[in-house]
Amino acid sequence: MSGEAVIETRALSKVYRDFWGRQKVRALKALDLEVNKGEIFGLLGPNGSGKTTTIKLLLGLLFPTDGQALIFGKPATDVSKNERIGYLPEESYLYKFLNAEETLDFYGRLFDIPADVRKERIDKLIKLVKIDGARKRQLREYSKGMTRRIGLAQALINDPDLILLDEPTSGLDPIGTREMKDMILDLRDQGKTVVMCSHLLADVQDVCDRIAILHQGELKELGRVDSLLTVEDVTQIRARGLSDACRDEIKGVISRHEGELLECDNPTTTLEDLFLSIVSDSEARPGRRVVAEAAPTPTN
Ligand SMILES: Nc1ncnc2c1ncn2[C@@H]1O[C@H](COP(=O)(O)OP(=O)(O)OP(=O)(O)O)[C@@H](O)[C@H]1O
Repeated sequence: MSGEAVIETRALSKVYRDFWGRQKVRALKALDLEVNKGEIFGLLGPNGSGKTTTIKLLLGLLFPTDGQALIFGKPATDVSKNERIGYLPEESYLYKFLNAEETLDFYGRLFDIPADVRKERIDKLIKLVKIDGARKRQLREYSKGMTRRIGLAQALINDPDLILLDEPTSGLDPIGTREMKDMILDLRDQGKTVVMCSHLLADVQDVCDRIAILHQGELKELGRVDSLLTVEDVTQIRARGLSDACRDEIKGVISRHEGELLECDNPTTTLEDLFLSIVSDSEARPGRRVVAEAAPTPTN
C-alpha cells in the first residue's frame, strides 16, 4: 500500500465475555486492515458482522482481546488521538433539550476550542449541513434526517482529520442522501480520511474508494470498489443516435466474431437520478406535474 496509513490494524480481535468472564461472542477475528490518508473507506457486512465493534476499537471505546489498532501511528487506546477524530454513531446520543447552536457549542467547549473560533465554526457547520432555519430549535423537535445532519456537524466540530461515520445516510430522504454523500466527498477533497459503515450499498458504491466486507467477524473481501465491481469478461459499448440498420450491423459483427450478445437496448437511469431531476424540475417550475402513465398494451 503506497499511501500514508491513518488506520492500521494487526490481527485485531474482540471477544465479548459474559458477566462470569466466560467467552461469549467472537465479534472480530484477526482483522488486518490499512486505511490511507485522503480515502473514503467503506466497512460492509450483514447485521452482527463486527462493524460497530471495529469502529469502537478504533475509537478506543473497547479494548481488543488480541492484536493491535494504530491510529495516526498511535495505539487506538491512547485517547489523545481522539482530538483528531470525528465520530457519528448509528444512534443519536445528543441532548434533546439543547438547540443546534448550543449542541455544537457544548462539544466545541469539550475540545477547548477558543470562543471566537467556535462561533465561526458553528456558523459554518450549521450552514454546511443545511439546518440554518432550525438552529434555534431544540433537537427533540428535529426529524430523523435533521438529527443526522446535526450529528454530522457535531462530528466535524473539532475539524478532525479522520471521520468515522456509522450509517451516515440512514433516515435521510433522497435529497438529503445526495447532500450527505456530497459532503463526504468534500471531506475527502479537503484531504480528510473517512471510514463509513452502511447497509445501503448504492451509497457505498457512490462514494467509497475502497471497501472491506466482514462476515461473522472475519474479513472476506478488501479492495477498490471500481476493480471489485468490474466484470472482466463483458464489454460494454454505449452510443447515441444509432439507426436500426447500424444496430443490426453491430449484432452481425459480434456474431461473426463468435461473441455472445447479452443485451442491446436503451439504458435506464437510476431511481435516485429520476427522483432528483423531478424534484429540481418542480422547484424550478412550481405547479402541478402529472405525467400520464403509458397505457398497457391491450391483450386479446
Ligand atoms: N456489548 C456486547 N456484549 C456481547 N456481545 C456483543 C456486544 N456488542 C456486540 N456484540 C456481538 O458482537 C457481534 C458483532 O456486533 P457488532 O455490533 O459489531 O455488529 P455490526 O456489524 O455493527 O452489526 P449491525 O449491522 O447490526 O449494526 C454480534 O454478534 C453482537 O451480538
